[in-house]
Amino acid sequence: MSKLELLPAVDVRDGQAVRLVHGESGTETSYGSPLEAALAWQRAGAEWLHLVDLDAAFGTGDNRELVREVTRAMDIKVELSGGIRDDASLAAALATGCTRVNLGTAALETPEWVAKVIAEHGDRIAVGLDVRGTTLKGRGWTRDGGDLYETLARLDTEGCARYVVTDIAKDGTLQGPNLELLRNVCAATDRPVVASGGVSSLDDLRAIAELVPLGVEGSIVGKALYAKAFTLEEALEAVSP
Ligand SMILES: O=C(O)c1ccccc1NCC(=O)[C@H](O)[C@H](O)COP(=O)(O)O
Repeated sequence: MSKLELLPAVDVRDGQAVRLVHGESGTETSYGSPLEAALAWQRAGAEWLHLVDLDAAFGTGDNRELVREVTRAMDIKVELSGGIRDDASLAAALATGCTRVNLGTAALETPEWVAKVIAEHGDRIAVGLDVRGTTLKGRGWTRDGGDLYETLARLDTEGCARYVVTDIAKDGTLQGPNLELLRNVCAATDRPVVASGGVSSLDDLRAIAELVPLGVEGSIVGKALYAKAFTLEEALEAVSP
């Protein structure tokens, strides 16, 4: 069986690595230097880093220089997320040398542009499907953006390479992933799915790893690592086949 990829998360707000609850601005817990956090995950054996510019996502500025510094310091693959919505922000993100970017709001608000950049950049573009129930959320997860399955069908037709699926109700809560949502999305698309939000234990990761045959390729892990529910080394061991 293929192994589940793990993507430890570094979410950046105002220059600090933070975790939010339900992705809500104002719920930050700070964990210090984003570069130190990213280097720690790399030293622990991560093959991927999930790096989010929360200020860019919320429209409260950006951490573009810092994100570039962190990405350039990594020897591992980097997925960049947060506020990538137009040619300038996409060019800046891709120029960091990241492996791929994650588009969220743009996929809801400017679908023609997203179809164009998918055609241009192929699997360097993933789309984040961030949902409450089956309603997609954009603009830092604050604004309704349509139906999950209608949007998924459209993006499939446009050739989207992969989806990062977050149940916002679970994100940053340590309440476990929404396995039913992941199963439903996998049933609706033949593209790989990266799970995000809610991982709390090694058993959660093992449960997500059971969905690899259905199309789940990876899992983002944030809060659980910062809260020391387990180490990244333990997590990597738990999901190795
Ligand atoms: O990714 C975004 O663009 C984003 C926008 C607004 C709020 C949060 C956002 N991302 C959060 C993440 O990607 C988390 O790092 C990830 O879901 C980890 O969740 P958890 O394991 O529950 O801490």
